[in-house]
Amino acid sequence: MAVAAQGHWPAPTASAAVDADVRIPGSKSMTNRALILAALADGPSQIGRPLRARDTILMANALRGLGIGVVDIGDDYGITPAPMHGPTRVDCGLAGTVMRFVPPAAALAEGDVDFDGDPHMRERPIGPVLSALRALGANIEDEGRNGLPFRVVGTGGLPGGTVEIDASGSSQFVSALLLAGARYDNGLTIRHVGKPVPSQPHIDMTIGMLRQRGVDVDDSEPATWRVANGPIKAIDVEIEPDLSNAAPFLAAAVVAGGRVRVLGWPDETTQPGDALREIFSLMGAHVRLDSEGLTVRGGDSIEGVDLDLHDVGELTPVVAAVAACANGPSYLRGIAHIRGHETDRLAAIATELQNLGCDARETEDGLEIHPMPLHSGVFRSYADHRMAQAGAVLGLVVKGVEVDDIASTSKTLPDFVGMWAALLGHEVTA
Ligand SMILES: O=C(O)C1=C[C@@H](OP(=O)(O)O)[C@@H](O)[C@H](O)C1
Ligand SMILES: C=C(OP(=O)(O)O)C(=O)O
Repeated sequence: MAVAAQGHWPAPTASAAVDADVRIPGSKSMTNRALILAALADGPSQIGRPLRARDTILMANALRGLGIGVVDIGDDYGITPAPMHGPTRVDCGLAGTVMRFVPPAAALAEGDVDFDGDPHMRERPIGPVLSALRALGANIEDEGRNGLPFRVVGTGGLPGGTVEIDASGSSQFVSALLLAGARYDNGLTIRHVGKPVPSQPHIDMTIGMLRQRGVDVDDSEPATWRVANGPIKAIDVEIEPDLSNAAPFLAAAVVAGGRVRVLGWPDETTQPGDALREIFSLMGAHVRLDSEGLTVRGGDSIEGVDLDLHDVGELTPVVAAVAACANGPSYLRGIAHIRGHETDRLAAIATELQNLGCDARETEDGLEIHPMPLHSGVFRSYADHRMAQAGAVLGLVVKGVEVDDIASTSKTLPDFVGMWAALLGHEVTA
């Protein structure tokens, strides 16, 4: 095996078609919503099969810092709500869900709550949430930055009311406010003004989880959401497997051939990862969902695709990696907003695919990928878990791919390397 540069991960190639059953840990998006909602609920509750990864640990720590009881019950979380208070510091890391979901809850606390995160987190958008919170009566100090670092100066409650927001940059702006809105004195009405909001399934996930807890949410009017003031019922929940994190494993069957089955795939879900069934079918794979899980078998060829990924932007890096292995060009559209993800994903994907020899270009709202014979090289992850996953997928079929920072996968999958080795029937090598 070639020796990788210091700290780089030599992505294993698939020496044969893959044949594996994979169990994927819990959904990041559902775990972090469940944690916030349990913290704001009217009694103690338990979260079963939560994701335990950097993003969710940061969320649990943020809530603990605010005075909420968050304890381990075996692998589950036990949450005991309490009146929230500062002073405390919230480390957002690189977790959009922590930076966006915690401030609207922290506005209900008494005292100062300081927010900061990884260096790149200061570049990720949060301004519309801070402006909305101010309009709803919160006091936020940020020296005019409208971004990290900032301080929420809580007084123990928030009047709430009606607010206008441009959520075209991230659906999380809407989810964040909705998650806490029932606890505001006058409830909350959000009107979105601007280009369409991305990631609709994630908004549906927020609304579904609120309704599950007895919250009255009205989303009958386009681009408007109303949450009535009232209690958030404490309920015990089980978190679904993270279907977006299933993407690289299923992609392995598409690019290397063979079959991968992700166990416990839900029949019905609000997770955007469910779109992988359609996406990989369009790319020529055979996809079957049954009571055991979702099985993807590689097809005779990998087809180029023309896809609008506006609703499922977080799938882009892995879909782009598969597209780079296709027998024709692909056009990925509707994803200008992913420039504000863990890194500027459009720039990062185009650059890293080019470095391996692919003709990949950024467009105004997406990517154009013209497959070419690929060669060895370093695939940089830019601290982005899904970029690292994309590099691993390419490494299956391109010899000598090194991912510079495979540890970035720990944002949502702490044992990615071990799971990848198991997928290939290998010993763990990093
Ligand atoms: O609410 C959530 O849990 C998420 C919403 C989406 O954000 P954007 O709307 O910013 O893409 C998604 O990409 C992110 O991974 C998770
Ligand atoms: C965009 C993502 O994450 P975040 O929750 O940090 O926004 C992602 O996981 O693809």
